[in-house]
Amino acid sequence: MKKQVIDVNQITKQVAANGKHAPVEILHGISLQANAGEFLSIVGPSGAGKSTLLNAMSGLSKPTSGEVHLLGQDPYRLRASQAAEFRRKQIGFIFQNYNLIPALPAFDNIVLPLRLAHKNVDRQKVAALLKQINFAADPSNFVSNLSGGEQQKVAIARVLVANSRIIFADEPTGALDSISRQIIFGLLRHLTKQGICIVMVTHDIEMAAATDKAITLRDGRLEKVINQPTAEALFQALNEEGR
Ligand SMILES: Nc1ncnc2c1ncn2[C@@H]1O[C@H](COP(=O)(O)OP(=O)(O)OP(=O)(O)O)[C@@H](O)[C@H]1O
Repeated sequence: MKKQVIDVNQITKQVAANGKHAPVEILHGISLQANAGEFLSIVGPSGAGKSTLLNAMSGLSKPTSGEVHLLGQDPYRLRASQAAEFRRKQIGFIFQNYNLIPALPAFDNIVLPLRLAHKNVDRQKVAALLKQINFAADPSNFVSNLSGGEQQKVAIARVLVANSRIIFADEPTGALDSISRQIIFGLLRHLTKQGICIVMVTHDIEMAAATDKAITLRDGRLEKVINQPTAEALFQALNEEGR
């Protein structure tokens, strides 16, 4: 039987609008589950709430109501230090804005999770991984001197070396050329074969069509769950929503 690793139950998210009015609800009662080894994509128009959902379900931004369990733990009930350790050991993130440390070289950014977890840094393994993802820059360069696509590769490499059990990715290949995008998707796919669960927000229908399950969002509501999605089924679902 498949092991459930994500359980999101009826979550809502309200935010203060300009500090004046009553809070605005931007996620309305979303429930979803995912298993170990499953590749989930979240699609929908701009402003549908995809990043808000990803942040709420990954333990980064507490929902206003509802519950989130990751690997059986409610991340919002952990003390700050426990939550930080849980994230460091079990959860990987690829953020839309990369979330790298500009004052550190690319290499140090990549191995930071390993150093924080007091794990050995295998330089050859990191070098092989960088070669695999076509990282052409010098890893001793500060990330602030890298292009957007190179920074995105550093953020991806950081997750790939960290051995997380769940990876949350917000537009992980948005800044990449099509060859790099294919390579990185292939590497993420390979991780799911090893039992890692990946949840990816994307505008790329072709890539979403290569995941195991796609969730369509619109106006903060979950519209459809499409198992083994095809590009046609996704285009149709997104167009139907627009009517
Ligand atoms: N802190 C906030 N305060 C006010 N409004 C917010 C806040 N965070 C998000 N929103 C609004 O909630 C809606 C959903 O935003 P979100 O970034 O989750 O959408 P998205 O589907 O990820 O969009 P995109 O595809 O453009 O990245 C948007 O209308 C956004 O303006």
